[in-house]
Amino acid sequence: GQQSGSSPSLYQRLGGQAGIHDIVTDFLINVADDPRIVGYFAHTNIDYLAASLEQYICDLSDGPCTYEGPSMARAHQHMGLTDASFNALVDNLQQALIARDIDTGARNALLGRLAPQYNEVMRDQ
Ligand code: HEM
Repeated sequence: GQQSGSSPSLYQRLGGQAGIHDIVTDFLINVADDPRIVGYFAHTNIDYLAASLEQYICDLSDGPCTYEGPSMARAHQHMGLTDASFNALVDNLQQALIARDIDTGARNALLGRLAPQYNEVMRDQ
């Protein structure tokens, strides 16, 4: 949901829709170059994933979007995800945020909202 008031929302601190688009693009380039996890994405439609991730992050950061995709448990079921792969993915996102000059506070705020999804993502491995 969208935030009212004068302090910038996390969505705004990430650069709004254009900023999130660029972050997701960099993130997926990092993933494509990461031998630790690229295999998980071998059969994924990357254009669809990019659009879904943009919507997810927009929603999570209090932007004007509603994520309409599957639950995190369903989206990742039976992939064989491990703690190491989870950490590698977070690492790729962190590098994308740094490359796009997102400040430390906003980076940590986004990662802090993603961390609680760990249990859902890992539920059906
Ligand atoms: C906080 C952690 C994570 C979040 C918030 C997240 C979020 C998402 C979202 C929103 C989608 C799109 C779902 C859809 O629209 O169908 C997705 C798909 C996907 N995720 Fe994640 N993810 C996380 C962790 C991971 C990890 C650790 C991996 C592997 C290393 C991973 C691999 C994938 C793959 C391969 C897909 C595409 C599945 C397909 O082709 O249908 N995700 N994720």
